[in-house]
Amino acid sequence: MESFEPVLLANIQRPDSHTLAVYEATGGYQTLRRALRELSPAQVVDEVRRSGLRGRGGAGFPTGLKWSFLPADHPGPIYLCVNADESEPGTFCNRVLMELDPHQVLEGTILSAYATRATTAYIYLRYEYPLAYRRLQAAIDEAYAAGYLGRNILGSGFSLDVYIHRGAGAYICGEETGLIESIEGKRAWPRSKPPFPAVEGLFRKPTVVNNVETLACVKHIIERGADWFRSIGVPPSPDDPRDPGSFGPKLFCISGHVNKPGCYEAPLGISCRELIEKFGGGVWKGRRAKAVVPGGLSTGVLSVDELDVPMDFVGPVQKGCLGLGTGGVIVMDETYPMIEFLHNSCRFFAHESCGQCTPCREGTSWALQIVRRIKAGRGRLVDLDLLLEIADNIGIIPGTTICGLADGAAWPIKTAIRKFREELEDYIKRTNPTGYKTRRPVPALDNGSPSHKESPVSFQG
Ligand SMILES: NC(=O)c1ccc[n+]([C@@H]2O[C@H](COP(=O)([O-])OP(=O)(O)OC[C@H]3O[C@@H](n4cnc5c(N)ncnc54)[C@H](O)[C@@H]3O)[C@@H](O)[C@H]2O)c1
Ligand SMILES: Cc1cc2nc3c(=O)[nH]c(=O)nc-3n(C[C@H](O)[C@H](O)[C@H](O)COP(=O)(O)O)c2cc1C
Ligand code: SF4
Repeated sequence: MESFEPVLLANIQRPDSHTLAVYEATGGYQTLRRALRELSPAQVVDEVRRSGLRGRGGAGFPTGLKWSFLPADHPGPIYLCVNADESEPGTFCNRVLMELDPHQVLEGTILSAYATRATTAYIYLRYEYPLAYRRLQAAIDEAYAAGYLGRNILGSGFSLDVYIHRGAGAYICGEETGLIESIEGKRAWPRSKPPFPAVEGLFRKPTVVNNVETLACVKHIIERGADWFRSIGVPPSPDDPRDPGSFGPKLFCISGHVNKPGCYEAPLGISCRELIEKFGGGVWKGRRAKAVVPGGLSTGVLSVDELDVPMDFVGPVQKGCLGLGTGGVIVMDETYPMIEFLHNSCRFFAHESCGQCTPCREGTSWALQIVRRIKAGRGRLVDLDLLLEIADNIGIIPGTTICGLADGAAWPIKTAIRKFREELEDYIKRTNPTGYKTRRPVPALDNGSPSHKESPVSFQG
């Protein structure tokens, strides 16, 4: 860690880092120039595959492998979708890249399109990022004018058009098949997989969907080589034959109760504690941490005893979390009530469920109703088991839903209850001293919604 030099954020401190002039002055687009001259698309795919790069959008799927699923003999067109929807709570690393170094993102995008034989790329951009929109569009215009985009790029015979598609303001638009539906002009309802987009995606054609940070990494892999990339991070675990390793630099966003919230770059495998102390400046007001979300809200929580976990694709899973996710670290200090965490999380996912699958639609809304009731001082101890039962039965992992939003809703519930049960039980007992022991059903709170008023729940107990 001592000798680590930022790669993805290397240029962001320079004045006007978002402009083509500054990007070119630091060697920008030289990698593209060389690759188009010296490497075939297959060689670019091979280098990315050898690097061990895993998707930075949250799931950590190996990028080169995903590209190799594209049908080799397809007549085209093949599409590249750049996932810049970035709606995971606690995550803003794509934003930093797009606002401060948009040409780095574009160079990675053009190289990836060349590798995958895509001739059109859509950047699906979170609507709430207006500065990123302006900077990216300006960068695209500059790249066209300089011959890095458009027909016959740099005389290579390769052509690519890039369009920005501004998002529709919903979390589900970032799920790759929801994103594809949204670009097609429809409601962002995720599709059942398989087929995965690599086989049948946008306009039913083979499509690669990759996160902004993944594509930025591609630029550096082609520039410095797969071996350089593999020299950063964590090699495969000898105990787990399914672990391909966690290589390369990663952007971590640190927010919540820390002294220096921000987006920082570190090698994969750095401990969560080091991130909070070294980069985040420690927990604010000299307090201790109580709970930390390691990789965006959907990954769940770590307890304060688990902060030495390595932040790679394996570490948070070994602590019961969904995964490394986006690397969005949210710190909650020792005074923060976990009922608030549960309530905020359940409210978010109930609001964002697209409603297609019954277990997700109903499960997220029941969970919210139960947590609201607990928070209002009408909780029962058995409610915690009821919440766990809901959480254990929604999602792709238990096999009951179309997409992973429900898994993301489940993990904060599971980890908060399993790791902070005593605190939550104390809360229930303190706020409902006469009713906490009952096992009898109690009415949901009236949430004021018309449908709730029309069909009151008649639990008489
Ligand atoms: N970046 C954000 O703002 C954000 C927001 C919400 C969730 N997430 C993350 O999203 C993650 C879940 O993503 P997901 O549901 O897309 O995960 P996933 O595992 O289903 O897919 C990951 C990627 O691998 C590809 N893939 C997987 N198996 C494949 C196969 N057999 N053939 C071809 N391609 C295959 C998928 O097409 C996809 O591109 C969560 O872990 C969460 O961390 C990120
Ligand atoms: C509900 C939901 C929302 C998602 N939102 C995003 C997102 O905003 N950005 C993103 O890159 N990936 C998001 N993903 C993951 C994508 O579906 C997909 O895995 C990713 O874009 C693939 O890129 P990568 O391989 O480069 O990580 C989301 C997944 C789910 C289930
Ligand atoms: S799991 Fe939830 S968000 Fe995903 S498709 Fe089903 S209802 Fe929609």
